Amino acid sequence: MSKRLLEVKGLTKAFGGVVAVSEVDFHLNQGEIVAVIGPNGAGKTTLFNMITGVLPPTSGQVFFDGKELTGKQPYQIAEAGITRTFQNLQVFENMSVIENVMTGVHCRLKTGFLQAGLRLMGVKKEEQQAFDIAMSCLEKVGIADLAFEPAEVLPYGNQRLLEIARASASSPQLILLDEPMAGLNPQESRQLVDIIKKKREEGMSFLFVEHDMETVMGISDRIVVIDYGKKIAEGTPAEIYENEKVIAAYLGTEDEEEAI
Ligand SMILES: Nc1ncnc2c1ncn2[C@@H]1O[C@H](COP(=O)(O)OP(=O)(O)OP(=O)(O)O)[C@@H](O)[C@H]1O
Repeated sequence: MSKRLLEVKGLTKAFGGVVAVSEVDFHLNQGEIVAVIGPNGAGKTTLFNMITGVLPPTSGQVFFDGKELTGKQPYQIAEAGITRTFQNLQVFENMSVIENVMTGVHCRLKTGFLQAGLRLMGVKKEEQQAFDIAMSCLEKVGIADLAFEPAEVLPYGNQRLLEIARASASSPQLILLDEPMAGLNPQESRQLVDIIKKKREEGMSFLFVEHDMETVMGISDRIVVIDYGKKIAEGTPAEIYENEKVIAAYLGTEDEEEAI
């Protein structure tokens, strides 16, 4: 049986009186692709922000690879082996494409700033190593030919691929993707799906938030459904497709309409 990589227990986030995420439990096994879906405002991004240390949870716990990560800083979570992409693109526009990816590599290489001053030789070697790793990440997403372009001139779809390359540059065990298909045309979406599948074959795991149901149903091993901050269902794509609570959450039910 595959290893349980990520475990979220009773995760809750309240913003004043608004409980954005309430007592959410789920897990992800190594090598799995798990989707988190739910209507707008359901709490998906807040859940991601708690897992990646952007927001401290109000209560609950996050375990990764057997260690508790609850309340840790984003850099500690990245060091533990989780990276992410954002709903709104976050590329460093004033850097070249390869420099963007090299920022992702640096979190796995050893030389720190102090050592950098003391061991210039080591730094040079590591810079070369970082460059080589970054280039191979760009090759895997198919944009190595754009390595020396300023990131800001890349079309939107390529900037998304750049984010994926940077997120995979530190060889994380798990990548969180927040709406990876948003703004992509059908051909770019298919390309991204292929990249995700290939990376999974290499042993990478993915947790992703996505509104595009074709992608969700097509690549997820399991789906977690959130509505008004609460988990309302979890299962395979086939199970979720037929789940009445899920259908009601997306379409509304007569009961709900009567209650309003
Ligand atoms: N920093 C914040 N302060 C106050 N309320 C917030 C904050 N962030 C999110 N919320 C609220 O928490 C709820 C969940 O928001 P969240 O962005 O996590 O939902 P989502 O499922 O990611 O939505 P979408 O699909 O539209 O991106 C919403 O009601 C939102 O208004």
